[in-house]
Amino acid sequence: MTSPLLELNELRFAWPQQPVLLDIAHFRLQAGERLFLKGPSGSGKTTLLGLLGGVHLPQQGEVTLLGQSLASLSARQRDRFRTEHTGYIFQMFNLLPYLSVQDNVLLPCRFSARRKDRALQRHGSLEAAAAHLLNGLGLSDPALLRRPATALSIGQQQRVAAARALIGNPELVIADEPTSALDADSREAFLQLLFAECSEAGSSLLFVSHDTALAPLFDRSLALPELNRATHLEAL
Ligand SMILES: Nc1ncnc2c1ncn2[C@@H]1O[C@H](COP(=O)(O)OP(=O)(O)OP(=O)(O)O)[C@@H](O)[C@H]1O
Repeated sequence: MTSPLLELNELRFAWPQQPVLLDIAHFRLQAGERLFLKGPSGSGKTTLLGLLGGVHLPQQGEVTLLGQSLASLSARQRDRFRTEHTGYIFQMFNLLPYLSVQDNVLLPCRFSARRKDRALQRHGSLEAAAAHLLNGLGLSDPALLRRPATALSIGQQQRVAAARALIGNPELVIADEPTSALDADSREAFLQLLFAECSEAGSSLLFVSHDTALAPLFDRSLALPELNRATHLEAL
């Protein structure tokens, strides 16, 4: 049996001076798998994503990505490991306003030699790698690449954020409510493009959303309250 890309075991996490928020016995994400994660507001979805990236550490249990226990790394090593292996699409995109579209997309390659090398190997130059992704995501106008990222529409910024997450083929792509600003048609189109890019790159996708209409498009769908023993205890 192949080992999972990502694994959580007996994980417990509480914010300071707060009750336990996450208490997850076991969770696995396989390589190439596309998982839809839902859960009510405040149930801890964003917190969980932070734990998967090693931004926060659990008080108990462990997160293992690519066989590496995140807790056994220093904070600096975790930051590096996250940039090397994980691409994030944030709810608010977090594009850098003073950088062009192209430079925003290429940002992970500045911090990760591995992602830079992978992008160069596949496309010959970083510019070609960025253009390939943006093209695939429907942003093909070359003039657009030089514009400041925030001079784009919300839907376009969303696609720039997706290209930035995908550049250099990270093994895991994490998306936190990335479609909340889009209408239903654009939402499904964005998702199909994201799927195609993840498949091409061989990346797993963990997609957080309230929009349950999207769930059937994924390999698997999970509700955080089902995963979380802390919620079951509260519900008793
Ligand atoms: N940095 C923080 N410090 C203290 N408490 C926090 C912090 N971040 C989140 N929380 C608390 O943790 C709980 C879960 O928040 P989280 O953002 O993970 O939920 P969520 O499921 O992503 O919510 P939403 O769907 O509204 O984005 C909330 O009660 C929140 O107040």
